[in-house]
Amino acid sequence: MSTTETTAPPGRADAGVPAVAVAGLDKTFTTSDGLTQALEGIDLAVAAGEFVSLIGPSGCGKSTLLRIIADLERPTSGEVRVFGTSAPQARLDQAYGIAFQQAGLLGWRTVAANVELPLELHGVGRSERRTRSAELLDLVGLSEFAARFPDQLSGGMQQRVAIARALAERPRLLLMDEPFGALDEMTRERMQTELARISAETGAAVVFVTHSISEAAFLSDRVVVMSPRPGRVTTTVTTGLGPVGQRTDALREDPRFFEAVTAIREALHAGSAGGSGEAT
Ligand SMILES: Nc1ncnc2c1ncn2[C@@H]1O[C@H](COP(=O)(O)OP(=O)(O)OP(=O)(O)O)[C@@H](O)[C@H]1O
Repeated sequence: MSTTETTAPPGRADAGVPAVAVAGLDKTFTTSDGLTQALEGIDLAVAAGEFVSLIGPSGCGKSTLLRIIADLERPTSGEVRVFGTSAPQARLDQAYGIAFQQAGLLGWRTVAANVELPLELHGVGRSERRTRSAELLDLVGLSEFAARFPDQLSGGMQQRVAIARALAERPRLLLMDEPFGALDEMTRERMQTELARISAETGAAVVFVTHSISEAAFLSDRVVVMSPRPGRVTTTVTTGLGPVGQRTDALREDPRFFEAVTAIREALHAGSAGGSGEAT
């Protein structure tokens, strides 16, 4: 059964150091038009191995929060820890892999060479790279396509390559910003099922930005609902749908899934009431 809380709970007590710990985070952008406060007072803890989605109205700061965790933006104030280290240190340690809406593959490199790129950049030898890319392409079901080029693959297959590349260095954390946003609904559902399996197999924690209520419900242990800008955490919905590895297509017909979808939808509407952002 899904439950809602009005504040983000701490990481599971037995899980040790959280994958992500954000405390009192604010972000204000300075532009030629003045100041834009994107995030206000964000507290968020993601346990090791936990799957957490961020959902909220357009412009509420979901991507900004993800980019701050990834050290691609600096917070204005507040603290971010990734497995107990600072965000810049976690970036140096390659503690996380990233996947965005656009797969961002290099068109002149084969699928295998794209997956191997992070390993190559970090000096991993050729035979180890080959072994690892073969393992990863097997994991994402693309072994037969290792020698193809990205433009010979469908959008869903390209995203699978991007996920394989993000996993190349065995990160314990995956940061994903609408990775399936550009895919058709059928492909998107297939990719969600694949990602549930992959995240269970790798044991990586995932922070996942999405606009889709059903996607958030299907994949997540917890869904963090944000208010219109400046983004604050208004509610956290615990989906209560069991281990992510057991989320198969049958779950989409399960009353517990509909309950989680309803809980997220209600939290989004409650959080957006009176706000200025568009409803998601
Ligand atoms: N580099 C930047 N400079 C100035 N303002 C920015 C910058 N990046 C984001 N913003 C502003 O911060 C706010 C939050 O943007 P962000 O992209 O994080 O929202 P989002 O919730 O991910 O939106 P969407 O759901 O539409 O992708 C927006 O008002 C945006 O215009």
